[in-house]
Amino acid sequence: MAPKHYDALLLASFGGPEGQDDVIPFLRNVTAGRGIPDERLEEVATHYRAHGGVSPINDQNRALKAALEQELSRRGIELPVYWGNRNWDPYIPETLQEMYRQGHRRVLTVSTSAYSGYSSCRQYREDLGTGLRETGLEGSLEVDKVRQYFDHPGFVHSFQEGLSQGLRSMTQKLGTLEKVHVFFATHSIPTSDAAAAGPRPLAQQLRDETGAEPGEVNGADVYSAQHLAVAELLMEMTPEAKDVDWSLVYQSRSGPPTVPWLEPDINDAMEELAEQKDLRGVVVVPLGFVSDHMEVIWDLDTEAKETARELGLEFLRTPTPGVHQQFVSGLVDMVAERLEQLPEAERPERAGLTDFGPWFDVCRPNCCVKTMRDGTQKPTVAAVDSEVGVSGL
Ligand SMILES: CC1=C(CCC(=O)O)c2cc3nc(cc4[nH]c(cc5[nH]c(cc1n2)c(C)c5CCC(=O)O)c(CCC(=O)O)c4C)C(CCC(=O)O)=C3C
Ligand SMILES: [Fe+2]
Repeated sequence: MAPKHYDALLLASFGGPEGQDDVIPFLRNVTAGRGIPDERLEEVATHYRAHGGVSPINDQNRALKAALEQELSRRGIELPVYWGNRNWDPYIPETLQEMYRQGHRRVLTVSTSAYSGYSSCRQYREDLGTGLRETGLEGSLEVDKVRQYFDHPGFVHSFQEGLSQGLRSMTQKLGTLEKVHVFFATHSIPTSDAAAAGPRPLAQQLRDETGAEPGEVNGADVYSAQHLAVAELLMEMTPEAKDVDWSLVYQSRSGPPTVPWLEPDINDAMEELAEQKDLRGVVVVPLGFVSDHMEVIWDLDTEAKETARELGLEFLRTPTPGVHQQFVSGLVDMVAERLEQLPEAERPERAGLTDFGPWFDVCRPNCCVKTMRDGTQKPTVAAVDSEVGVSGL
């Protein structure tokens, strides 16, 4: 997309509860109309309850917002940063209203989600589109979004550093990496979401290349293929990882058991490998996540770690990007490449390290689409066919 003059930045995230009383209302917000069984909600509530009802994600976003402000100011870019969430206070619609009240008319969004897919990308675009419509700001506030950044150098670099250090610590513990396996972990999603991820022609091209049947996933879909491409790149970039085995695994499955989600689950994969091979240790890279929120500290640091302990394996989880300097600076690069107000020399090259990248600034029709149960589609921003969020100015 051609650079534009933006006057504010919106950090868009998931949101999380801030106390015990928020837990159930938060979970209802997340799962509204999605057929998640009550037992699953009660189970997930215990993860939050065990942490005082507080998700770490909010403090992590406050820190990320501050880090973005600092990096923007270091580069002399005058762009105020606001924060809005999909599922908890501060909510996206209220933040949009606040931005408008303070005189902003052209907003660029950065989300805390790196890959393609309904939950990772389109749902953010829908919540921004719905937010504009609900608040009556449609046509008065322009909202665009920074591209998905799974293969941007800043994101990749922070994982690379963690993998390198993780493998070195594992070598110190075991004396060798011979019986060590690297798991790249990401959020599982319904296989139907995976099949719909990314632009239609690219999804089709991937199916053709892999010889997959329609609906076949696990590498034949854009969501898992993006993860596989980044994982492969990380293994190549990391000298310590030479000759170490690795695989992509999924976590945090939700929904009714009758609905298929991406597999294998990290715990099942660990059990299977421990049986097959004389495995001694696992290094887990939380490749699908941007910060150490509940899905990381519970599903990996609590549950997967316990599985490893039961199997007698050394367990090490490498860091998420968080506020790593190179990650933050990479996000600001992706903002700067969109800013018309910067002299051309200060607009970075559009970087992307895999064959998938650099990803699109503006999504193609039906990218990551999910049709609602009543057959309708929600309004979106940042797509070729978006009706809202586009210039009415
Ligand atoms: C792909 C993906 C990401 C990564 C991309 C991104 O970061 O956006 C992600 C992140 C997150 N998911 C989170 C929390 C939850 N996700 C849930 C449910 C679901 N996630 C899904 C997918 C994803 N989720 C899906 C397909 C569902 C089923 C319901 C639905 O179709 O919407 C539920 C409901 C209960 C349950 O079933 O687990 C909760 C509580 C938190 C906050 C953690 C904290 O509070 O620290 C974060 C960052
Ligand atoms: Fe989730």
